[in-house]
Amino acid sequence: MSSHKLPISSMTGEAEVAVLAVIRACQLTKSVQNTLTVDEKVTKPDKSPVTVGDLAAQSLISLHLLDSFPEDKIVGEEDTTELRQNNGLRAKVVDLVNEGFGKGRAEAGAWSEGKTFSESEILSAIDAGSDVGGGTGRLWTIDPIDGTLGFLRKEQYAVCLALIVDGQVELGVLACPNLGTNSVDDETKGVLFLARKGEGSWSRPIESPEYKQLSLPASIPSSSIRFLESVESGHSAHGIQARIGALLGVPENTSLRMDSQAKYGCLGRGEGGAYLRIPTKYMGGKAYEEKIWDHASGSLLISESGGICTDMHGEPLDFSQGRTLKSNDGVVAAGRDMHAKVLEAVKQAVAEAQTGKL
Ligand SMILES: Nc1ncnc2c1ncn2[C@@H]1O[C@H](COP(=O)(O)OS(=O)(=O)O)[C@@H](OP(=O)(O)O)[C@H]1O
Ligand SMILES: [Mg+2]
Ligand SMILES: [Mg+2]
Ligand SMILES: [Mg+2]
Repeated sequence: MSSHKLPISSMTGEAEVAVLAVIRACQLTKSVQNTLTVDEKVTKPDKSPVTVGDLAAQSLISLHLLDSFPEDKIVGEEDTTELRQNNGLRAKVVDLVNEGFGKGRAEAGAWSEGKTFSESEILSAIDAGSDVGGGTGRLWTIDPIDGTLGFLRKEQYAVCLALIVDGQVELGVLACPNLGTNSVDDETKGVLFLARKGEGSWSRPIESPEYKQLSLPASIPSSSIRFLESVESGHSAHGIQARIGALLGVPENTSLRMDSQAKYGCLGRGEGGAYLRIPTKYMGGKAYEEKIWDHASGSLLISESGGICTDMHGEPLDFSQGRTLKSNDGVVAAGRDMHAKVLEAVKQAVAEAQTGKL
């Protein structure tokens, strides 16, 4: 495959495959989102939803990786437990994956265009993502639909793929079919973000390979901050985050709430000023370990845009611990100077919550 359109100088082969796979998965998931009803979801054992879109997109992306990098490990969010016992769901997934290979024509040398895969190849590709992860060797992590709840609401979601080598995120791709191409309010939708460790970060329209370098201001005035936070109140502690805003002098009720790693994309291109993910356990909720596929691409995007992305205590996110970020607690991301100020406010707001002052 030719790599002349990519803005990076190393790992171009990996980036080319990753971008093509993610673009095809965006086209697949978009066509599913246009027709899917809220009832067409399956509830996983952890009570979270999964759809034909998540399963087909994971298979499609994995098939690209298995062909190009057969030695690499894959950590994907989804598995085939439900698919193997649900004939209707399985048939839909097989059709969607094969249709997906007719897509992505705008990309140079689209691999396997028009090829069809058998049911067993499609299922095995999903299960290839069951690796336990860890800190040695090359590992791809896939979130085929990040923000499935947003996807079902016809709102924001992201298709995410990252390459982790010896525990360090080296390459991150993150595409948001429903996000404004240049800004949240842009009427033209569909943006792909790409980050390469040590080289920088870029965005481009999903539909055309025109890359634009990103940069995140070191700091912005408090009056202009709009926190990037989850839509779901069960995913981050909105009450504590509001207090952090008050401590920093951020105007009330201005948060940009959106599902998925689209939040990191917005921050990386200079919108919002800070991403907050304070665990709900600080407000009496259940403990939760963040998953590596929910943060790998986004955290690299922030650091390569000139910002800082750590956990809520200022510790680096540690992607070498397996399928989860088990040694971390929450996430805080912001511009280079802003980050320390946000961490201070986090400390104070969490202390207040823990002593019942909130
Ligand atoms: N309890 C809890 N706490 C924190 N995070 C959780 C929790 N449960 C789920 N998840 C993960 O959140 C992912 C999407 O979350 P976001 O916060 O980005 O979006 S939103 O909450 O849907 O608005 C979501 O990703 P997807 O499953 O890919 O949608 C989950 O991995
Ligand atoms: Mg996710
Ligand atoms: Mg997901
Ligand atoms: Mg999920």
